[in-house]
Amino acid sequence: MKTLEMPLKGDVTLNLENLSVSFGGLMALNDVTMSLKPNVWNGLIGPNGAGKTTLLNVLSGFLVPTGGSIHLGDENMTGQSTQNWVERGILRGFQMPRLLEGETVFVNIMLGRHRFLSSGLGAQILRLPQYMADEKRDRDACMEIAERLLLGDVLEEPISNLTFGTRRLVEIARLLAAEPKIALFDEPAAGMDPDLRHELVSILAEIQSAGKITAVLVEHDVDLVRRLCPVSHVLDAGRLIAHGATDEVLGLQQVQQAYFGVDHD
Ligand SMILES: Nc1ncnc2c1ncn2[C@@H]1O[C@H](COP(=O)(O)OP(=O)(O)OP(=O)(O)O)[C@@H](O)[C@H]1O
Repeated sequence: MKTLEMPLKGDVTLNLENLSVSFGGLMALNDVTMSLKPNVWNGLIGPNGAGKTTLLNVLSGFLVPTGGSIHLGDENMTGQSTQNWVERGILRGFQMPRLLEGETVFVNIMLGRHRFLSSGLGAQILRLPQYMADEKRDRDACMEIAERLLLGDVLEEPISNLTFGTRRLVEIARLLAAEPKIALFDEPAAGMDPDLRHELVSILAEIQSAGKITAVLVEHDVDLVRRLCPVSHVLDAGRLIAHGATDEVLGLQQVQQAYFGVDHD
C-alpha cells in the first residue's frame, strides 16, 4: 500500500510556561511548563480528570488559559483564536468526531484543505483557472489520504450512515488533509473495533516514523503510547508530575501511583 506523504515539516517548538486553567475553584491545569519539540510525538497521559483534554483545548484556542503563556517559536499564541491556531497548522481531533452529518465523507475530508485555498470567492464562483488548480490539488491530496485511511469505498456516503469507528477515521483524514505541523489527537482509536483500531495504529505509526509532524497523543492505552511516542508528559490533578522518555516515565513510582494506583511502598 502507498505510504502517506506529509509534505509540511513540524519545524517549530511549542513552549508552554506556567500554564493554568481554572474553572471556578478547580485548577484543571496548574502551573504546567512543557516544551513540544519539532517532529516529536508526545504522549499526554494521566488519570481521568487530570487535565489532558483541557490542555488540548488550550493548544487549539478552544480555551483561554487563566495564567501563563504559550509560544510557537517566537510568536505568542496565548489566548489566540481557533482560526489562528488552525492557520499555523496546529490542528486537533476530538473524542467525539465533529463532522458535517449531512455531507459526504469526501466533502468532510476536503474541509481540511480549506486553509490552503488561495483563490477568493469570486474565483470559485467563476471557476477561474487558479481556483480549478487549487481544487485539483486538494482533491488529489484528499483522495490519497482517503485511500490510505480505508475510506475509498465510502467517499460518497453521508456521515450519518457511518459507524462510530469510520467517523473517527474521517475526522483523522480531515486532520491529515490539513497537513498539520502539530497534530493533537484525543484518544484517536477509542471506540473502534479491534480490526479498525489495528489499521489506524499502523497508519499513525507510519506517519510517526516519517518524522514530519509534531504530535500530542492523549491516550489511556499505555502500550499505544509506548509504540507511538518516544516522549511522554504525565498530568495528575492538573499538575505535570513527570516528563521524559516514555519508558522511563512510565516506570516512575509517582506515575505508577497516580496512573495505575500501584504503590510500591
Ligand atoms: N468546562 C468545564 N467546566 C468545569 N469543569 C471542567 C470543564 N472542563 C473540564 N473540567 C474539569 O477539569 C478537570 C480536568 O478535566 P479534563 O477533561 O481536562 O480531564 P482529562 O484528563 O481529559 O480526563 P479524561 O481522561 O476523563 O478525559 C476535571 O475535573 C473536569 O471535571
